[in-house]
Amino acid sequence: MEHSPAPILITGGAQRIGLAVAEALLADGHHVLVTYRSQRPGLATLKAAGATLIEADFTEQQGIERFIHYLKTHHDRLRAIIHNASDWEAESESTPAAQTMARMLNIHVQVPYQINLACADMLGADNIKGDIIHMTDGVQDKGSAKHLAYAASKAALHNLTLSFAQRLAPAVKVNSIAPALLMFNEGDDEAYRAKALKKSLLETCPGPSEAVNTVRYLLASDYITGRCLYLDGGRHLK
Ligand SMILES: NC(=O)C1=CN([C@@H]2O[C@H](COP(=O)(O)OP(=O)(O)OC[C@H]3O[C@@H](n4cnc5c(N)ncnc54)[C@H](OP(=O)(O)O)[C@@H]3O)[C@@H](O)[C@H]2O)C=CC1
Ligand SMILES: Nc1nc2c(c(=O)[nH]1)N=C([C@H](O)[C@@H](O)CO)CN2
Repeated sequence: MEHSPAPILITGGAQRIGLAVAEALLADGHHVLVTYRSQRPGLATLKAAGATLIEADFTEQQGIERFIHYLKTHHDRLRAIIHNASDWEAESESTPAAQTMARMLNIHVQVPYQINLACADMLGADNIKGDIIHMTDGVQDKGSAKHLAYAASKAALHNLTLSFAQRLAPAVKVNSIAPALLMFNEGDDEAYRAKALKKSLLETCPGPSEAVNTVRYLLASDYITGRCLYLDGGRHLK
């Protein structure tokens, strides 16, 4: 029986990099399932382009379980899962350290871990290798003096890449994409932007297209798994 192509799931796709990746995959002809937490202007664009929008707040365990139940009862196959949802939280005097670490581990480790375990059997159908892509961060290797829990959770997420690559082969490829600065945030002032640009050899902030290109490359590959692709302008050599 002919199936319609299996959809690609991307978490946290209502804005910025996730939105750009979802738009590109829709333009490539994929059916895309996009989770979102807050109402963002990009959602209207995605809906108009034919995306399936799924409201999902992963902050609490019940939100993760509710999403997994929805996914498993409304879909039977997936072409890929892109774990993009993330919170870039810095340590602060006003937030207990335990809360910061719990929140970082939840969104960057619990969510991908639980969704991958629950939905791995949905990937790799129709003799097409499935893909899991974890959006990590270059700080996974070197840490961060201002985002300690965030960096540790991204390192754990990359470790999940290594484990799931072994567990799910050969039907599913599992890889990390580790950006450094791809997009500024609205509140970043000129001084911050100038300082951040100087942190890489190429001294640029390329925008989400670098992540779009890399997702397309991984989806097209038949031989990359358990690897991390760094998008950092040569920051590691500065
Ligand atoms: N932007 C950059 O330069 C870099 C990005 N990265 C990584 O690339 C990925 C994309 O980055 P970017 O586009 O800036 O990401 P964002 O900071 O825009 O976050 C993406 C989305 O994640 C959602 N999200 C956060 N917490 C939760 C939650 N508890 N439940 C559900 N959704 C949640 C947010 O929802 P809401 O809209 O409700 O806030 C947001 O829309 C991330 O994994 C990031 O760590 C790594 C290095 C550099
Ligand atoms: N979820 C997010 N993670 C990260 C963001 C972001 O905006 N949201 N931004 C960065 C910075 O660009 C950093 O790489 C600059 O050095 C990191 N992670």
